[in-house]
Amino acid sequence: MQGFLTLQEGQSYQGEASSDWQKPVEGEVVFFTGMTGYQEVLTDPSYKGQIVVFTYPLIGNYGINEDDFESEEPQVNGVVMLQCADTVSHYQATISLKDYLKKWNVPFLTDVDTREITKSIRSEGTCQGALAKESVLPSDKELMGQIYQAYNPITTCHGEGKKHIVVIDFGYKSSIVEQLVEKEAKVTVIPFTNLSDVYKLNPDGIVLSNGPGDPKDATKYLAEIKEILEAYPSLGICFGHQIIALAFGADTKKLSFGHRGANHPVKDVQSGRIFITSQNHNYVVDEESLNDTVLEVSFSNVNDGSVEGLLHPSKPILSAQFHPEANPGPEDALWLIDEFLTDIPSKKGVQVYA
Ligand SMILES: NC(=O)CC[C@H](N)C(=O)O
Repeated sequence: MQGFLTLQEGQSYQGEASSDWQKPVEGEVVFFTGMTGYQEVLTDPSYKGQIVVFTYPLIGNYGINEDDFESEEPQVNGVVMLQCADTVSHYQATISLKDYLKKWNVPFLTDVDTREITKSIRSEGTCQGALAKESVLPSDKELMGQIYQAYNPITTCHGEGKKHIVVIDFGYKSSIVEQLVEKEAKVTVIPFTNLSDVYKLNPDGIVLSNGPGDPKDATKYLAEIKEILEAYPSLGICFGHQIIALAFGADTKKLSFGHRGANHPVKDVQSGRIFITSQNHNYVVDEESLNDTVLEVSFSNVNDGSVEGLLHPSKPILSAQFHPEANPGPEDALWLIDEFLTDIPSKKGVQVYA
């Protein structure tokens, strides 16, 4: 069956549709450059509502396993690939990628030159797209408020470690919680809509999670978040990093096209050390806007100079635009989670930092 991906400016790409699509499916079209990691990408809630184009030409060859899910179900609206393997070659695979996507009714298009689509996004910028059995233009409606669909409204508890960390959930990746538990933390994940629970739990530290969409979707929570940040040692990851910037009065802006892949070089501004990171974001902190805040840039992106991390000069608040928990991608930045946990003093935050 033929199917099409059509971008907002009218560029249309014909391929093989996963089924007889009755209704067009829309989403923001983004590209991911990693050679592996499709399972983590498809289930990462930060991709909520997006159509993901994989630039690597062969996707799916190691299938889907039970260990690498970032959430319980696929979060993307659609998938575009050049070739999707029918044969699964991995001892842990329980289902093929095609069967997994079909099971969850996620439309996918194959036999498309995904690098051509990527070139178009890189020159015209990220845009909406439609997957349909004919070439149909997407509506120009940008998705908004995806965090409200991505977060878990129920509080959950994980691990039994000594340090108690509250993860504020904007659509968290499981691997953030897994890393914290592995590093001997006890983790309570709370919805970002229940911030007052932080004081009831009175943890040793806070992690602000990743999440989909525009960080300004959380504007009405910023004042309360700033109070929490000033009271507890905190680490912000991706969306959480952007939220820390906004809470302290800085601004965020949308990149022309995002960073999504497993090989993004980041520089530690103080030491000059470079490490390779896993990334997935459309938005960045506007560096100039930091001038009027207390926050300092701790990491910068080697490719485009964008802000990759922030530090508070006197409080234990740090953040990363990249993903220190990796999944998918290199684990070069895992030390940031260690640093966060090590720096947490033994006394509870409120008393120490108020
Ligand atoms: N991975 C994330 O947390 C993404 C943050 C935000 N949604 C962005 O696209 O920039």
